Amino acid sequence: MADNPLSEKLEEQIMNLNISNKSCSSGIISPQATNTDDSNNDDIKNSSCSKSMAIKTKIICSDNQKSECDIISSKNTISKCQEKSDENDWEDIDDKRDAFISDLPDYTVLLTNPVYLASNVDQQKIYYFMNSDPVARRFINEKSLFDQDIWAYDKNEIVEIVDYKCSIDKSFYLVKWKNWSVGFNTWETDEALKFCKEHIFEFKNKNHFFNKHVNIMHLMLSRQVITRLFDLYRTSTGLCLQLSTLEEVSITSNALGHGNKNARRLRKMCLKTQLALLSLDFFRERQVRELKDWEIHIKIISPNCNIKVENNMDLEDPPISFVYITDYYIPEGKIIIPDNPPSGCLCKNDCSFDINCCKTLSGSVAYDKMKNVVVTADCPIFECNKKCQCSSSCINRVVQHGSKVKVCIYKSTFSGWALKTCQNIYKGQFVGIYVGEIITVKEYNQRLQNSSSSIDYMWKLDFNDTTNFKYIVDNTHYGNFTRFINHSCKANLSIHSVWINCFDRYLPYLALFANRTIVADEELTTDYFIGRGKDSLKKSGIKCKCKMKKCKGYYF
Ligand SMILES: C[S@@+](CC[C@H](N)C(=O)[O-])C[C@H]1O[C@@H](n2cnc3c(N)ncnc32)[C@H](O)[C@@H]1O
Repeated sequence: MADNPLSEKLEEQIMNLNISNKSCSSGIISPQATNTDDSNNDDIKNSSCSKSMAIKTKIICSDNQKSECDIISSKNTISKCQEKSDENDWEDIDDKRDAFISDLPDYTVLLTNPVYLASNVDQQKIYYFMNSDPVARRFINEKSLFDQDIWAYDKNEIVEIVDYKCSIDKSFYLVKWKNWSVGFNTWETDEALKFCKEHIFEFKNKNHFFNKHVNIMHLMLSRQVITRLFDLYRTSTGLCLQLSTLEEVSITSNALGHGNKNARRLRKMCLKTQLALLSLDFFRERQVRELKDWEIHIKIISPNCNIKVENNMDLEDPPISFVYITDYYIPEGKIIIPDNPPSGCLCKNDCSFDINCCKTLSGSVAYDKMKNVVVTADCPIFECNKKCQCSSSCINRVVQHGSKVKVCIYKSTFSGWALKTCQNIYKGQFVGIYVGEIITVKEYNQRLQNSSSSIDYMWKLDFNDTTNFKYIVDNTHYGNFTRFINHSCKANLSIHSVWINCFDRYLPYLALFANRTIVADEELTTDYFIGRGKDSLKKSGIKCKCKMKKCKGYYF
């Protein structure tokens, strides 16, 4: 690295950068912050034409944790006209670039957040290079190599356009994607959004057009690029990215204009891939941190559970507008959930042998000695309650002790977030209960009407009587890990109705038990519409992606 004058100069700059970075109180920014208007780029353009020798270092750490650092120094720097030179004129640019590089320590540069967030010096150097080198900047802005051969996005994938920028001669729109958190808004070209004119129209109607500048790292990652690279570098345990060093990046960059047309095209492709991988690495690191934070948050909320969080499918963050809760119902409005059982058993010890025990209330004994359920789902289960004389280890206390199974909330291939087990599960073993808000039928209809909750996340408490029920569990906004369980036409979990301290017949807990042996790593599934015939499902028509041999085709 020492032989490379570019590297040496960059090292020098990075050292400056690290020194100034120390005074920055916040090294972490929110994902939104990386999306935000990078108006300091104006400084580059403005100051690039000035002859000032001064070095200005500006560090801003605002409340929302946005941190930025500009090192602006200008001497005889590139003029704007360089950015505007003909797109295919690589040789011309190369000359200008060489001249520019020879003046490296004194040029105008803007360092944006990724440099500070980069986890190692190599990453920092490359981000620095990408941000400072006019050819690299222009190259990234081109965005043609990944975009040209395919597509345009489907308008239904988009929630809205949230920002606009014009760079060189191209327009870029910042897109909020359906099911992707705002941290993964990406900048997309006009062409890529050609079928999404309504969204652009809507945005233009709502907004004045400010010509904003974006963080250059963001431009590397259109959604299509993310998906492609993710597919290429996915392993069973995550992403394994082959990152380039600064030397490799600068060698490719230096050679851009050399050779025949095909060689130049290949090099462009190679540079674009190198830079995109680096960007992906940066965003992946940030996402993994977010997922870990959520996992820790869940651990704090329910310390007795063992829940992992994993997304090896894409860059989506933990679900937003969802609050993780423990194994309780949250009664909505005036609903009161009784917590005072009228009576309890008089059994001694663990209720194994007593015949006048709560466990016999439903006619059959629900659990075996290993505490696995042995009755079918249409049999009500009455567990021993707080008025019972038996010990807490009594065999008729299972659901009330909460879930003990190690599970993982993960991003599935076809059906969004899903739940899998990290251990083998015995037939009949308790897995968890559906928790959430308890709402009335009236509220249920209202929520459906105004789309504030989704029917797929609402469970009617209609035990053995689908016409006469009062309450619904809604886990659209509040819930535990069971909220991520997908439907399967051959589900491995059954839903049992269990009463513990509340004897209201309309308010059982919906407890999930394994209906067969389930091996570690298998997805855990329930049948959302058990008992409904194939024909009635077809009529309502939401396509099932469970991939079971006997899939009914629809699950709703
Ligand atoms: C209770 S949620 C399960 C968690 C959900 N996958 C998520 O990402 O939040 C139900 C939703 O999951 C998806 N889903 C579940 N099972 C499915 C299946 N068999 N086929 C297709 N989509 C399914 C549907 O989008 C449905 O609206």
